[in-house]
Amino acid sequence: MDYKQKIEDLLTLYFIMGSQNGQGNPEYVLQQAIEGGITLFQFREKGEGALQGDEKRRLGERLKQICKDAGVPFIVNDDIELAMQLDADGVHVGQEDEKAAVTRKQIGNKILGVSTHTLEEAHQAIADGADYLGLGPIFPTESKDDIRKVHGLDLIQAFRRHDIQTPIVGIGGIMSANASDVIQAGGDGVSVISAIAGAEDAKQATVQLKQAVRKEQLED
Ligand SMILES: C=C1C=NC(C(F)(F)F)=NC1=N
Ligand SMILES: [Mg+2]
Repeated sequence: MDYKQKIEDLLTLYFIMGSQNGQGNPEYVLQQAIEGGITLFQFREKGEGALQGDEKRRLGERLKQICKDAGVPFIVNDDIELAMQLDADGVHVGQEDEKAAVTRKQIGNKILGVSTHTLEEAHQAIADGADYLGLGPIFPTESKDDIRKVHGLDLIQAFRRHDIQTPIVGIGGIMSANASDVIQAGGDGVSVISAIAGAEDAKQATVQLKQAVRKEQLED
């Protein structure tokens, strides 16, 4: 899939969800998030009670179709084989996953996102061909079970001060009230799980998040 939009534009409001996030039906929540204006979606089926095998693939197929119908690129977390089966638009990998350089070879020119927590991880990811870096957790988060030191906004600033130009998206505890801080610190966008998947009204939550990010981007 060729992109009319640049990666940093796609990162503006990056929704991440799996069957274990939020109480709603994942397909309905994704549809609401798309109507609310998300710019990128990641299927992250992980943790307690996550779907496996055929069930996971079937949910992935349904969510990908919803994204395709709306022209929102579809990213798969960790599971490269599933990403290739679904012909996803890209993958996101962490430091504990396969080496990003190996993943880059497997996926060709699909989007490659890498989670990074230090400058050397960032430089390695860029050398390995990452299209964007996921930085976090920015704020205390309820979605990630392993409590990693909260890196905060200073890490985004440090990356930019060390002249890292690669698109950066913040993750971890981001909501409407603090989303602009991420952009102000030098992030290209924000990624959220609970702020949308756990909201009473996912569409309204998305609209508010989008407004918060766009307002700050215009001020930069
Ligand atoms: C652990 C993760 C960290 N960052 C990101 C993203 F926001 F996409 F960069 N996704 C993940 N699954
Ligand atoms: Mg991972």
